[in-house]
Amino acid sequence: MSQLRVGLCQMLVTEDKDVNIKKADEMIKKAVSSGAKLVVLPEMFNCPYDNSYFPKFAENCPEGKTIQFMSRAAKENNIYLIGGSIPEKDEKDNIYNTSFAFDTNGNIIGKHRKMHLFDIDVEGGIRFMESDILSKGEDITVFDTEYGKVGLSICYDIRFPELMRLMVLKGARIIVIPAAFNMTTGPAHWESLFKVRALDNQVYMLGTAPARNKESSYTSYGNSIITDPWGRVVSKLDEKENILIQDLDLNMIDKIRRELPLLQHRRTDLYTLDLLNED
Ligand SMILES: O=C(O)CCC(=O)C(=O)O
Repeated sequence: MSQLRVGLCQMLVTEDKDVNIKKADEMIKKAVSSGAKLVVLPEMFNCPYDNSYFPKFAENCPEGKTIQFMSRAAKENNIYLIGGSIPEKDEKDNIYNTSFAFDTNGNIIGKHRKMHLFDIDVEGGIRFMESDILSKGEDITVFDTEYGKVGLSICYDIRFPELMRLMVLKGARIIVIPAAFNMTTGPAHWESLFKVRALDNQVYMLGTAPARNKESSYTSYGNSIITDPWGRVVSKLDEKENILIQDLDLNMIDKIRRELPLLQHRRTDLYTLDLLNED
């Protein structure tokens, strides 16, 4: 299939999980009524992006309320759903920042635990220490859809070009990044990162952020974005709650890779990028 309509739901996240799930449900339905076949929610869409909330909001897989909701929403709406991310708890009570992906039958087809934790301290700007509460994911996530392979990572993961390239070497043609940049690094780096990762790897990059909520402890930059395999910004929102609907021309990926064969021109006789610990 050469065309894919996507819907990125830039939703306002509140302190109430049920309200957040209801909002996600409404926005998914709106995206579907606009024809979206792949719908993406933002990072931590069921929970404020704040360490103090993660333990209380965390869910076990697959029985967690938000996970069950996402599975149902994918099936009822007959869509691929990339469920942003939520705090996920394992059997030992480790908490992860996890993105679940569902097929049109509501089955989990991808599960990415954020691999690079957001531990930064910028003078005069943002300080955040995810590792105070969260554990790191260990796996690269690429899954099949009827539109081709999709790679999935979360927010700070986009800053690691090796991870993006490894997903592409595993076949990803679209990379989805649920994210929540902030008012320090958002204006500085958000758009550039999406452009350069798209043009380096000749993929579509989809970034979905929460809407900006000035009342929350962490202020999301918003600006959900789609960049194309030529490195152009195809479409972008501002900071307000909204849905970004966009048709992706999947033939463009092959055309650009044919015309400018970057991936083929890698000097793998001189250097390689190895995936350690592959199953
Ligand atoms: O990389 C950044 O600047 C923002 C990352 C972030 O907010 C996150 O990983 O949640």
